[in-house]
Amino acid sequence: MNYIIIVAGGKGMRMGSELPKQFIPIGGKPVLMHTITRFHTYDAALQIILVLPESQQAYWKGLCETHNFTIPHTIVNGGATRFESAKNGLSAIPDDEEGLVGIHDGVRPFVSSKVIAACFEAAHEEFAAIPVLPVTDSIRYIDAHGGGKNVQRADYRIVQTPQVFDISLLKRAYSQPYQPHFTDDASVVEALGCHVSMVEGNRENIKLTTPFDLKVAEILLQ
Ligand SMILES: Nc1ccn([C@@H]2O[C@H](COP(=O)(O)OP(=O)(O)OP(=O)(O)O)[C@@H](O)[C@H]2O)c(=O)n1
Ligand SMILES: C[C@](O)(CO)[C@H](O)COP(=O)(O)O
Repeated sequence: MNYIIIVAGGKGMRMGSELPKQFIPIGGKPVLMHTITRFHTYDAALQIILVLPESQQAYWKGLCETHNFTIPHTIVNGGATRFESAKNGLSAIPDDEEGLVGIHDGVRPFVSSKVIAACFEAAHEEFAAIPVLPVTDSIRYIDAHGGGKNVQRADYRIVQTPQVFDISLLKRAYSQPYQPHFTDDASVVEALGCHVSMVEGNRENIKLTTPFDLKVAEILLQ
């Protein structure tokens, strides 16, 4: 069986909104409903696990009733870090389960079906796959003294989600102790020494991080 874990356990400090950013309405509907719908539209058989802080779960259930949102999903408690939230989501999958599991940021509501499909297909072949984009601006390395130096942007990629893995591989990866450089799931899997394959992401698949991103989101929905 295949799963998608949607992590929405963060604090949204950079958004600075009283309403947690995953609940902010865009196009009249909470961000999280757009995100979940993308995966259900891709494959209605995909098992959806939603990671939310315990304190927000009653509010979310109320929103689902208000919006008549009926896509089936299992709710799991969030953790103090994204690593912990992802690990909690994984614990909802039986240890002997075979198949693939994706981890997706709840606040990336514009991932395309094409990218979801490409990630699952590549992970089926290579055990681990993530969507990436080329860098379009110039990039500078900043040294310890604040000095800057141009680096070759062709050497870098911007990383998105969903990041999709063989279930037993990801469970093994998440049994490692947390390290501060674990900024995504690929970094956790690479710490095992495993290769992570890359597929092309979609440019609209932005992470709603600051109030500016909400303005972009409304435009993308037009
Ligand atoms: N303890 C955490 C931290 C983050 N996330 C999730 O990871 C995704 C990417 O994180 P980000 O956008 O940085 O969210 P926040 O950590 O909430 O934002 P900030 O750093 O501004 O507080 C989000 O869907 C967020 O809810 C999570 O599930 N649990
Ligand atoms: C997982 C991620 O969205 C990939 O780009 C990103 O690493 C999340 O980082 P954040 O520190 O939670 O913003």
